[in-house]
Amino acid sequence: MEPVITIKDLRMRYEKGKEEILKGINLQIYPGQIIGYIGPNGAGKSTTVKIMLGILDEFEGEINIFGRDISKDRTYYKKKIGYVPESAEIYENLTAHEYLTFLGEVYGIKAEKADNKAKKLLSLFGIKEGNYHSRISSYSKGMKQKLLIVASLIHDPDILFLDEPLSGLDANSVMIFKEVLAQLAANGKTIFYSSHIMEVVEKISDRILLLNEGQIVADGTFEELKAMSEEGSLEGIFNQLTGFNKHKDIADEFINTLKVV
Ligand SMILES: Nc1ncnc2c1ncn2[C@@H]1O[C@H](COP(=O)(O)OP(=O)(O)OP(=O)(O)O)[C@@H](O)[C@H]1O
Repeated sequence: MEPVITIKDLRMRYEKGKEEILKGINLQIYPGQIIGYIGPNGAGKSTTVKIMLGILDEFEGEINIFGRDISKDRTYYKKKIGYVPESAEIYENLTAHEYLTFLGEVYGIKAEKADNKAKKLLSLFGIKEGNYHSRISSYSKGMKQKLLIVASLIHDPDILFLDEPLSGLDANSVMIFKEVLAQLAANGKTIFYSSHIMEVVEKISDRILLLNEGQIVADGTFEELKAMSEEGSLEGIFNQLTGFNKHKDIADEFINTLKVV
């Protein structure tokens, strides 16, 4: 099977002369994989994703998506990818109906078709037609998250980049969305799933990538990662591979500092 994404020696620094944020990443990602992309705050996960999305272009190395170099052809692949950002600037004055039909049209879907699809997808997520026609500014956090998820999928992308996608979703919606992801992957879609919620990453991922200080320090299934470490949970593996064993000492110091007034 041909990889859907190939990354060769990816390096990135935000400012000249400053330290590299990404220090030589090499990866091949295949269709139908759910990739759990994890790592400590500041490891470089969002930077990698933004480079693949074409938002950042000052990188070194080579990235091929659908077999073509994204530096040479910057637009062709964007119709085939979807993105749920960790926090988004949505056009809050628009209604969901206006926003999603506009977005659908940007992707070349006819307004009526985008409208029907958006309305149906949101209703499956528990957002009623009345709310579909209200301004996004009136939405709760979870409703906005559902809107972002639907917006990322409206054009039926082949690759989906998700950053903490479950944020704010209620338990029922989480179950629906996890099942949707499993079915998308079974249909050959590729899902890049960034999250700090280790229990979820452990359960849904076919392959886990752990990024630490700009380098991939583990790459395998949860079972493979477990076999290389002494730990039984992904949280334990994460701590071991990032060399972290001080949570108790730090919490003690935190509490002691709080007591000083
Ligand atoms: N626009 C920017 N300008 C300068 N430095 C940046 C910029 N964006 C990110 N960085 C730096 O790059 C490093 C990696 O950041 P990045 O957002 O990719 O990490 P992350 O792994 O996604 O973290 P988190 O888990 O907190 O979301 C951090 O040190 C951050 O300060």
